[in-house]
Amino acid sequence: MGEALKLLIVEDDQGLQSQLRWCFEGYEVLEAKDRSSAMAQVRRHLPQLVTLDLGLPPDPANASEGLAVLEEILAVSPETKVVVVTGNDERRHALQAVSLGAYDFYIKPVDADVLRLIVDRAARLYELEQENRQLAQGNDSPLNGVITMDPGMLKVCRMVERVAPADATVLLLGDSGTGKEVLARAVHDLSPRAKERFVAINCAAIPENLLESELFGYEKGAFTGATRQTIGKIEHAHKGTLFLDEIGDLPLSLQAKLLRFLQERTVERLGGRNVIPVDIRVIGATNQDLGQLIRTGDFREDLYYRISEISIDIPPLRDRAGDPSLLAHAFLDRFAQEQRKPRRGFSSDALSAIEHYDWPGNVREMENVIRRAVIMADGQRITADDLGLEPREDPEQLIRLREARDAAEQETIIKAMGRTNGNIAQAADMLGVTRPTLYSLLDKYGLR
Ligand SMILES: Nc1ncnc2c1ncn2[C@@H]1O[C@H](COP(=O)(O)OP(=O)(O)OP(=O)(O)O)[C@@H](O)[C@H]1O
Repeated sequence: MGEALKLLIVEDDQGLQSQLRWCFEGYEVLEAKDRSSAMAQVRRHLPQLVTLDLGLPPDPANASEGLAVLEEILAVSPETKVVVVTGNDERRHALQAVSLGAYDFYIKPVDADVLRLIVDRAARLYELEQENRQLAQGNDSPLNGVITMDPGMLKVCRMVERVAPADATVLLLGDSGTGKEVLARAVHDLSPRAKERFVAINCAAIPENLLESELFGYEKGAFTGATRQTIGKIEHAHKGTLFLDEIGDLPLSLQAKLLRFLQERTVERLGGRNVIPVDIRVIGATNQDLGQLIRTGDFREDLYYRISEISIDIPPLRDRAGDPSLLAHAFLDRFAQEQRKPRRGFSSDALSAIEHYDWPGNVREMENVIRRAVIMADGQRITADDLGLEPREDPEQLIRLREARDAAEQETIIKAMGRTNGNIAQAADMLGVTRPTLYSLLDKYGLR
């Protein structure tokens, strides 16, 4: 169970107020007796649920004040479920309230059990809607596994979506750790091959002589140690997708073999005589400058054209606007949860350092830095020092923001004081703060 939902009871009849209070065990009950106290409670607590007596002072015989409160509540907190309570002869007001957005109505005299039932149902609906909102936010991510808000990176995501359904070869170009494998998987997942295998092989990590048998497989006895028939990655990916990471590191001899495969779409296992047709989509990735490798004769131009029917440039993390802190927060949450550590935030020098650091290792480096900090740091907030980054203040930006905030705060307080003719209690209610807070704000701005 999460936290108790907040229920605000707006009722001017003191007796009824305390009677209702007792029948809502399990909720955090708040009370108000008129429009201004109701709105103060709404602003301060944003209750998920409200029961609202439509007959409020100054005109309890009429529903106008109650309906005005309803509209004001829904303007401040549109998700709040409001149940209006009204007298027996005021059905039409109840209907009017529902048409204004109230969740339901209830006609007096009050039967606590029935009212509780209605409120419980409203609570269930609120929670369901909340869950849906969260799900919808989750689905907002541009591509599965990709966190970004940078326009350049979003373009990359759109491009992945567009090329995925086709069978064209895709070449992903980007520095190490920029998410090439994540994007290759996204291409596969969005393609008609999604239900088949995604087979990845890192061409730089395997010595040349092994790489050939890894890719093409071998028959029993093909070489010393080949004790049984083994199929290669290409065949293994049949009907699915083969991801050739670090394709720029593929030795020239294998480049020729790969090119032949791409032209003929068949493989022969090492030491074998059979020609085996294989249906795969190929995605390549590299952080090397293939143009340069072609010029120096280290990469075949004809292979380059085969594998780059579509080529996608992935920007480095330092060029993605806003992404460093967005990713940092996402990783902080993820690792805190994994390590069962309390959720902490970043200090402002940490965020500034994150924004200014160059991130040569890109997203992978960010992941490592945050993971380590979550394990090692023990303060309230994670600092630049915990991250092992140079602390940075961005004084100009901080001051501008603070100045803007102060100016807006001061103006709002002056307005509230003016409107209430200097009545501290009313002004505090209007602003949704406590009286002591308002006093200290008045002191801060010399308004007392
Ligand atoms: N935009 C992103 N949002 C969230 N996580 C990401 C993002 N980009 C990369 N990652 C994560 O960063 C790590 C590195 O990504 P990935 O392995 O795809 O990079 P790469 O470019 O293939 O690296 P390399 O060139 O070193 O093979 C992975 O753990 C991946 O999940």
